[in-house]
Amino acid sequence: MAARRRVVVFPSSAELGPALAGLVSSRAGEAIASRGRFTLGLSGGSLVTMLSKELPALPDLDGSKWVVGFCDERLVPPGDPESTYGLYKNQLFSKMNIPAGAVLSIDSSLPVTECAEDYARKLKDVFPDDDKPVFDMLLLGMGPDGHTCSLFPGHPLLEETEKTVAPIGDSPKPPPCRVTLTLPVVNSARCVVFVSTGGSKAPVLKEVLEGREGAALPAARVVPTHGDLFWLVDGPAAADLTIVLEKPGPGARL
Ligand SMILES: O=C(O)[C@H](O)[C@@H](O)[C@H](O)[C@H](O)COP(=O)(O)O
Repeated sequence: MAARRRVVVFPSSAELGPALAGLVSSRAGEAIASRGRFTLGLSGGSLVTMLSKELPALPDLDGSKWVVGFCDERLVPPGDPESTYGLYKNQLFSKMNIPAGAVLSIDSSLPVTECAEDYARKLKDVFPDDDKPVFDMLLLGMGPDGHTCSLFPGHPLLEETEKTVAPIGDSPKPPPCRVTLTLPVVNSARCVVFVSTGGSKAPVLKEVLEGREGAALPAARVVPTHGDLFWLVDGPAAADLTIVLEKPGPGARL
């Protein structure tokens, strides 16, 4: 079990977004105060729009000591609408003062195996003293099948223990070629935050948070060894849950 798992329910994305931004900002402040920088891993999906709206709206947010990587990436050119890097570049990085060299982009011009090795090397440069990368915070989404990063149900990559970054050439969700952080890296993070919204996520959210351990879906296997685990969800996604839930009032800080 993680050091702490908090399942926090907001009425809708409108309330969840500012709370997420506040959590990112407070963890960034703590990390910079303790270690001089904030290492953040981003995911695609609805997080792109949410973060791009909420983070630049924070007063005095300073990205100058941030180092930003990606939890996974699709092997498409940066200008392709499917490129997670490209979306964040246009929608978020352009509005923040993160140094260009501090964004660890994935070289999608390489074949998928070399691309994963290249990204693993970039991570090693950022985390030279760690056995595996220890991100201050990873922001994750979850697909309706229970996948997270590019770790899909039943895929052999779920059993990867050596690599920090893995190539995948047979993703069941297009595009087929991707690179992804592996579970040991995800579970080494100091803080992991899932964001999941909408009624279509209700059945899988129940399975992940309340299901039997033996049949663990990828998202259920995210259990940080020492870090905190947050599930930030909206009312429709949480509709089927029976576990104890936090329901913060307006403006509450996490
Ligand atoms: O790489 C991908 O295909 C997507 O990024 C995907 O993994 C997404 O993050 C989840 O499906 C959650 O999506 P939502 O944030 O829209 O719920």
